[in-house]
Amino acid sequence: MMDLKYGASREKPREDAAMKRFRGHRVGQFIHWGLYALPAGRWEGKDVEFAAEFLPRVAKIPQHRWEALANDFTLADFDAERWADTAVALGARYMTITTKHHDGFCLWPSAHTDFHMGNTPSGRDVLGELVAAYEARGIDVNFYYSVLDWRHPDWRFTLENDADNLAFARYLDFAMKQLVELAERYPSVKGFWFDGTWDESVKANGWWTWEVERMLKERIPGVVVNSRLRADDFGARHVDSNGLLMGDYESGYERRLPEPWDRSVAAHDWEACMTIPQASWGYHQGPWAQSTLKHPWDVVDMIAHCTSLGGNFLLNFGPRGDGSMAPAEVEIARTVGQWLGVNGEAIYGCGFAEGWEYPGWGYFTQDSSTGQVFAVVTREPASGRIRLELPTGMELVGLQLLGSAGHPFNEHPFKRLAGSVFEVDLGGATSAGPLVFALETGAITGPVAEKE
Ligand SMILES: C[C@@H]1N[C@@H](c2nc3ccccc3[nH]2)[C@H](O)[C@@H]1O
Repeated sequence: MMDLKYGASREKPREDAAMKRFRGHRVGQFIHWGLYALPAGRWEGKDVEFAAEFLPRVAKIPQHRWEALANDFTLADFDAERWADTAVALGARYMTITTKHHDGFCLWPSAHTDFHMGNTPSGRDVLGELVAAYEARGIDVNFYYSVLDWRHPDWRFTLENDADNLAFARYLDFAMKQLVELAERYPSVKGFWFDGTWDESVKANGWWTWEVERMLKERIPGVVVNSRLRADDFGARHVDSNGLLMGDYESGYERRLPEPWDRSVAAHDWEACMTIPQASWGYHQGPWAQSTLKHPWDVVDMIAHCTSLGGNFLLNFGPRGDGSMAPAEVEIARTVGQWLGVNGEAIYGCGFAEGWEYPGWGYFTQDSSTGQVFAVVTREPASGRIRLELPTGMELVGLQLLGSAGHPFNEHPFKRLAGSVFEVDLGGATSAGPLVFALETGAITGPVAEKE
């Protein structure tokens, strides 16, 4: 093991109450909102693909024209209560909001820049309103902060000379001041989600990333920080040069989940973040985005996939320029939330089911407190029958379709194929969306007929 000054601060996952709470949430609402929601992927009458929050870069918009958008950021239809209601409808237990994205615009009245909410027509403290509304509903708030800042004069992608080093040192000082400001203004925040840390300039300053994590945890005990912030003494990111995870959970899964399903992922805490359109985080009004919205059952599959490997799933919403949520995204939230309302006991507080193999037709999840195992069937076989392979030595005693107490299905016969392998005919099981069964199991106590 190398002796690292700025490496991982622990070898094992955190087991304190704040981390257990974050781990048990399983479902979060990501929100990307800023000036980019105004053009919404369209500039000078042309749709620009792959460019909602990336529009100023892709469309090469002059800085002064981008900054002028602040004058149109009136928040005419922004209502933090309505946003929080969407999180409740989704069944989200936490929310992560972009306090400052790559363009440098701040959703709070920062004392360290002029590019913030205070210099917009309404002057409203968006972060303050959101923290109040979400916490009133018992939903934890986390802050996304982009270290990458396209606007700040001292930002550098690389450090070529002393002048660059001096400038970037000024930038890191500015960013640290903003992070102290966020921690002081909003001390109830439960986590920080860092982004924009892949450039050489940041990787050469692992000490700063270590200092940021230390400062936040000193000011907000229990606060949760993602691995994406961190670089070590040698510029290694997420995982230090000794192979240990930095930060409190792995956050490299951006618009992707662990594929193929791999039990090794369950060794540490992690989170996947996902867009509802194919690739747009900020609201994009064009057909490129709006014709690619995910189906609610795809979202349910992703939630169960993450839970089955001990990870959280952070589903992104891109509110429109006036502050209203996009109706199509709200509808998806409602449908997923209704499914969670019936089947959430297989997700919330659940994780990897030790000893259960990946079944192919969905996922096994296990309640971390009770040990109850669930089967989440997201890809029903054409035969209508699923093969249930239990850990060796166990047998299936019964199964209960969630949300259907007393339903005839629950007396449904199933058959042993061999040893700990059973087959369940799903016929007669009805549910809105993927089926979930609570499995009643026991140890095989006597000889069993081996049929296959
Ligand atoms: C969570 C996501 N991370 C940002 C991002 N910036 C990128 C720059 C290069 C490649 C991928 C990126 N993703 C996206 O804008 C979104 O905020």
